[in-house]
Amino acid sequence: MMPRKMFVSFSGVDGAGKSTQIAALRKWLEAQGLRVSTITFWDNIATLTGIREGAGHKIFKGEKGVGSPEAPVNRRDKNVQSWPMTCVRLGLYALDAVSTRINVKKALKSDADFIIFDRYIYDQFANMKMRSGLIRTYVKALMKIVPRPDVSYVLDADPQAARARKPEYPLDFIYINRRAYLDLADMLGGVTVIPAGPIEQMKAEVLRHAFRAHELGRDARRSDRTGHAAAG
Ligand SMILES: Cc1cn([C@H]2C[C@H](O)[C@@H](COP(=O)(O)OP(=O)(O)O)O2)c(=O)[nH]c1=O
Repeated sequence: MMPRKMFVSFSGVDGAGKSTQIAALRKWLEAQGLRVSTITFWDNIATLTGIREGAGHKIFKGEKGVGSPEAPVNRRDKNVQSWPMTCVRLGLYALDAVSTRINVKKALKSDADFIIFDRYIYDQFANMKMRSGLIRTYVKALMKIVPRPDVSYVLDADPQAARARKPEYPLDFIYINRRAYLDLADMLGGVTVIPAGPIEQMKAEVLRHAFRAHELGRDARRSDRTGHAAAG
């Protein structure tokens, strides 16, 4: 059977376990003989990242880098949720949506069989107040141009545990951020929320969904072919 090209995305609050799950999925796929490519959203798809990081640092006096339990940092970027900042985001995320579309198409033309996105446009949207009607309308509009991954994973996490692993943002922001991911998943549908749990349990869930999506894709191809045969 020819492997079908698939792409999945991993989203969730910092410290939810994205890197851990991506590494595990990658290892498993490679053991099946698949060529896997990982694309980091912030480094490869988000637009104007240099300016965006600089603004978080200069305007909001935030610290840079990833915190560790021994050396927490106090970042001020996505946790700034003022209305002026939201307006800037509305513009930037529209550019990110276009960039996502272009980069997904490019990735699907590469020689990889399976593409894993480390974060996706969902992680940008989750920085906004998903309860606002205006924001919801905006997000739905942008999703019309953003390709939907075969599986869009949202790794759920207990905010306290996640913050203990990666102390970069205040705990209240992580609560709001987690809620926004779940609201987004509800609103968009077709998002796979992996409940917080032990790493091994989450790995099993991640694999199960990837496998299921692969099977569904194969069935779709099969009926596609049957359709063509009937027409020809
Ligand atoms: C999810 C999780 C992570 N970790 C560790 C692994 C990493 O060193 C660190 C952060 O996890 P990581 O996978 O890097 O999270 P993310 O990519 O979503 O920010 O915490 C645990 O010890 N237990 C867990 O349940």
